[in-house]
Amino acid sequence: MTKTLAVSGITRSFRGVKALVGVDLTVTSGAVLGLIGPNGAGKSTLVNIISGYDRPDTGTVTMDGVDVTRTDARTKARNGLARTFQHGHTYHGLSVRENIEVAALGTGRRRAEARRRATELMERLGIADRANQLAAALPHGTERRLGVARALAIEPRYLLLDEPAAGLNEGEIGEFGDVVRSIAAEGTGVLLIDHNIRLIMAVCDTIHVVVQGKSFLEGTPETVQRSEALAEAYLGRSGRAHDAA
Ligand SMILES: Nc1ncnc2c1ncn2[C@@H]1O[C@H](COP(=O)(O)OP(=O)(O)OP(=O)(O)O)[C@@H](O)[C@H]1O
Repeated sequence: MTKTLAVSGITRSFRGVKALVGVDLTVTSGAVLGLIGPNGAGKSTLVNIISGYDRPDTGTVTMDGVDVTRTDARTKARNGLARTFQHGHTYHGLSVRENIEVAALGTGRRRAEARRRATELMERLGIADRANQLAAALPHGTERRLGVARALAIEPRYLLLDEPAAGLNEGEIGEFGDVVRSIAAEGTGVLLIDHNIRLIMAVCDTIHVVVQGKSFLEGTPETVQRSEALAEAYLGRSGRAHDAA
């Protein structure tokens, strides 16, 4: 049976503001699902709910068939669900290497093993030259890649990436896209949120579009790019999806 992280009928309001009004999507092991939508569409709220940092008003989240809707973030992480954040969540007083080691140690690895894993992940994310720098001193794009390395340190079965490519230049985005593909190739299910439509089109197997808190459209990159309904709803005019980047 294919392993999945599935979200069904999720709603969430904040003091009258309806952030999510009905989202259904499925992240499949070994595949990359892109999640796109205009600012304020509810993407980060959904990631918070899936990862256990928030609870939905209604709806369910299941991980490999187990209901984890109300499971806390720490337990979900221990069970193989990792996420990155748009802001912070690195230890500013620790070096790049230490930040990754701490994440690996948190899942019960021994020190030498955590150190090996950190070395490997710094190489993989292209941040090895920053190993001894304090996280506080990192440029934005490097801090995002450190966030991805920390998430990978727990060897997740599912990985939620919330705008991981912000602050990267075009060349770095290409390399980062290769990293995302390689993560999926190892069997991890990836949910990728990013405003860089070129990255989304290049790495996603399927793209899910949310508009005003609602699942709006899902399809292959080609289908989504050609969708006139998307152009209307997403851009508010006739046009192609990649204009939105
Ligand atoms: N903790 C909160 N309290 C109140 N309103 C919130 C909270 N979190 C999100 N919202 C509101 O919910 C809606 C969805 O926000 P969310 O950040 O999930 O959108 P998004 O698609 O991630 O946007 P962006 O692309 O700009 O990151 C917005 O109207 C936002 O103001």
